[in-house]
Amino acid sequence: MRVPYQYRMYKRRVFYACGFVIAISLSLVAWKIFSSYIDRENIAREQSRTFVHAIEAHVFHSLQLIDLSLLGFSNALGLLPPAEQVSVDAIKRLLSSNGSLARSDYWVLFIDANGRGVAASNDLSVAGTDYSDRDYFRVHKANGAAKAAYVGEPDFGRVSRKRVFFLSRRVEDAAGRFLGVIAAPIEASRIASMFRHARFRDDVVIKLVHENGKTIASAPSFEENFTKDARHASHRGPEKPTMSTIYSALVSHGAGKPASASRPIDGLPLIVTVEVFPEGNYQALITDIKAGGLIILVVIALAVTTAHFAITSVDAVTRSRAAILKAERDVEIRVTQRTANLHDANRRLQDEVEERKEAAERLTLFEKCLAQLSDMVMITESYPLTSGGPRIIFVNNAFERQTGYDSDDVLGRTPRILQGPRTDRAELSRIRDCVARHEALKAELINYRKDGSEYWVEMEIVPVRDKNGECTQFVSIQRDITDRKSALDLIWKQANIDSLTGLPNRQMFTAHFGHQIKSVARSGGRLALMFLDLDSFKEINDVYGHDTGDLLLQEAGNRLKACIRDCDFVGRIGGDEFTILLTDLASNSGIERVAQEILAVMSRPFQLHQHTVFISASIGVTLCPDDSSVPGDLFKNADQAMYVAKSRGRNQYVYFDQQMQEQAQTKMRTASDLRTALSRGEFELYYQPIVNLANGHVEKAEALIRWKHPEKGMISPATFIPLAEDTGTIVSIGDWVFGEAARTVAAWRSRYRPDFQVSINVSPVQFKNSGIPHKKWVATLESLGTTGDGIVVEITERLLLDVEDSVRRQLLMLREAGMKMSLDDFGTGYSSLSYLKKLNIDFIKIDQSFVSALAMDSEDMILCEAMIAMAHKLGLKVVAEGIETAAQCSLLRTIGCDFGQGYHFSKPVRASLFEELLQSHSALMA
Ligand SMILES: Nc1nc2c(ncn2[C@@H]2O[C@@H]3COP(=O)(O)O[C@H]4[C@@H](O)[C@H](n5cnc6c(=O)[nH]c(N)nc65)O[C@@H]4COP(=O)(O)O[C@H]3[C@H]2O)c(=O)[nH]1
Repeated sequence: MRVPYQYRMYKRRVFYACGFVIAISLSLVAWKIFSSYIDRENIAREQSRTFVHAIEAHVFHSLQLIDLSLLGFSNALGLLPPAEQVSVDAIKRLLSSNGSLARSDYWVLFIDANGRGVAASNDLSVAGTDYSDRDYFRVHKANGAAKAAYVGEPDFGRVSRKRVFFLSRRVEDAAGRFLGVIAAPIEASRIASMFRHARFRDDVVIKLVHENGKTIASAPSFEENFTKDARHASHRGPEKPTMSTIYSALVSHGAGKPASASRPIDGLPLIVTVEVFPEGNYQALITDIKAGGLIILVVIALAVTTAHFAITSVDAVTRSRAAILKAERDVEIRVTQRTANLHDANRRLQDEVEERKEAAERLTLFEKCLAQLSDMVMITESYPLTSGGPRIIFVNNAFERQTGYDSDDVLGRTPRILQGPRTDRAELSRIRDCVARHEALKAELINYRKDGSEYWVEMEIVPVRDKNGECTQFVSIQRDITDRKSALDLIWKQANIDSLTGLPNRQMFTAHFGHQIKSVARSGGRLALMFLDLDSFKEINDVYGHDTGDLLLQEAGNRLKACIRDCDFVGRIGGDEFTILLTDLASNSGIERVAQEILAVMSRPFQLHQHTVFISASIGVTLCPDDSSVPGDLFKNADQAMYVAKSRGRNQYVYFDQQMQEQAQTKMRTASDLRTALSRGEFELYYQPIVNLANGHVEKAEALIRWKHPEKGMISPATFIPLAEDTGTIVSIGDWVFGEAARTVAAWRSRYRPDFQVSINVSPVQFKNSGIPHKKWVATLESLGTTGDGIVVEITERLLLDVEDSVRRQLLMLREAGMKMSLDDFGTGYSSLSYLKKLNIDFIKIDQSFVSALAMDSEDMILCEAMIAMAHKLGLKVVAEGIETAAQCSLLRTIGCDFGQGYHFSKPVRASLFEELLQSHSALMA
């Protein structure tokens, strides 16, 4: 509310008047306090003036009496006859004569012209005492003209030792000559005592001061003040009281300044001072100030009350007026607002009509859109949340198309009709919770069509709220994501599942294995990892084809799954290798039971297409944490154990042990040494004679490599050739062997037999990758000036099993270069006779396992005979290996074996030794 100008002016005037009254009151009170203080000061000053007069008169009178006495003595002494004037006795008598002393409260002494004491009026012995330094003596001696009395400075008496001051007179003879000084030592204490008694109040100070300033007598504090300089106080004139003296009096809490008065004593160098402290002036001042303060407070209170009353009464009037004005204005505003509201309401009404029209149009449009939408739309009520959930009140065309339900089928029913056995219960429960809280949500679920088929749906459920925020319906927009799910499923499967067997692949198995190891580390359990390799799988694959091989793997996988519990895990990690993870193990017996069962099921016949196939499995087992807790190490352990199982004859399981690891490490070190062995010249070719059994001539030799390890000594090729194959060093070794053998055969051909042949072992690995360096070998032969037929290439049946076009091509190229082919270890594998023909094999070498137990009519004899007959039929020559006895040799010769090789003839020997053999030309036939 705005305050009117007049009212503001009025208020200001009231404030001024109030301030004026208070200021006047303050001035009056201050003036009154000041004048009272001055009055009291004046009274005190007057008192001091009156009093000093009285005291001065009293002191003067007392001294005047003594002076009269002194004057008498002075005159008397001057009149003494000259002889007596120097007589001590005469003077003593004069001074002590009763008539001469009017009073007895002082005594006199005579000092001669030289300042020496002559005699005293009492018993004191002053004769000879030196007074020449006393001021009064010097004054009288010097001032012959002035014969007045003189008062000397106060001091302690030379003889009496009392506080005294001297009233004295000059003594002259009749001729005016200075005879000495008559002095009366007056005890100052007597004067002080008189002052003490004369004081009418305790705060009155009376002093008798010598003109040189020294205090003679004072009351109070006589003894302290005696001879002290009193000039400052005694000569200070009375001060006129001012405000500052009042202030001083206040701040000094009453000490104040006294009213002082002083008077010189007529004719004597003495001053009397009286100081009177204004009686109770300080207390009176305080009382005045308190009274004044009270008066001022009362005045202020009255002024403020009056002003307040004056203002509030006017305020009330002003407020009433303002309220009336405001009320008038409010009425005016309300009228204006009402009018505006009416206008607004009218406009809103029009807007609403418009909006409703638009909304109706929009609704029609929405309905059309919803119906046409490719996404399924389902609208339900918002309740009840129990007994099957809210009822469906709307579904669109897409919903009908996708689910196969007509709207009549679903309206009034609950969305539960869409759920089925594979619908995720946890997800449903989450949906129910969100719906209960009236929250929007997204979910993915498997739903079921009317015909029972399932489909994946991605849905978004949104609550619809009325204008009060209450949830009235739920709109569910759903999209069929079956294809997307299937694609994701496929990707997941491709990444994690072996497509052939449906078992977890290496990646998934490894991940699961890692989790299990961690879980065991936490819970303290135990795991067993099994590595399983199907024995002879490669052969079956090659013999029966890949389709059959695949079928075998699938069936093997199924059999493995059947052997393990739900908590165990089986995977295929590649080729014919399977891994089995056994968890929750109480003891090793569980592992053994599973391993034995696996071996048993694997050795049962497999019916693959029209073939019945028999295989076995080799299993390596390692334990976690017993052997290790590092996944990589455990895989390696199981792998090593599996190889041991294989080397021990297959179809068995072997636990990993530390020794295997050491062997593996030794193997690794050997493999590493192998890489440098060639460059260090650690290899040497030994030669074993191959003898023509018909004539006993050494017509051929087999080159057999030897490795002279600098630390381990001679290492057998049976040990390091597989290693060289694994590491690939066999390629360069094989190359070196060829070069050495070619040089040797070239030399021996030229020296001993032009048809001499040297067989070299060629590993299947040499045929892999870039293959045999055919051109290089041919070039070597050419450089040696020899033909290819001096070299017989020994291949194993293993190579034939692996036979691929590239291998066949390489073999043909070697043949084209003139080299001969020999099939080693014949009879031990799956050699197919058709290959012998196709690859133009020249020799077969009957494996020594047939020869070692050779006896007349034995099975081996029959087999050997059959092999020889078959080879001869195919136009091939036969070499029998491992002939150790003459009997074996004889039997083989009997059945038509062409060539023989074995310790019976000679062990493999150095080239130099072999040469000696050739030189001797001796027949080696027994
Ligand atoms: N018990 C017995 N053994 C006899 C008798 N006569 C010969 N032997 C041995 O039988 C093996 C014959 O060679 P292999 O079957 O080709 O078997 C060879 C061959 O497969 C491989 N090998 C040797 N040298 C080479 C080579 O230069 N390259 C390749 N790739 N492999 C080689 O190493 C294998 C073993 O060679 P070695 O230890 O030299 O063993 C030789 C030889 O010393 C006998 O009467 N009784």
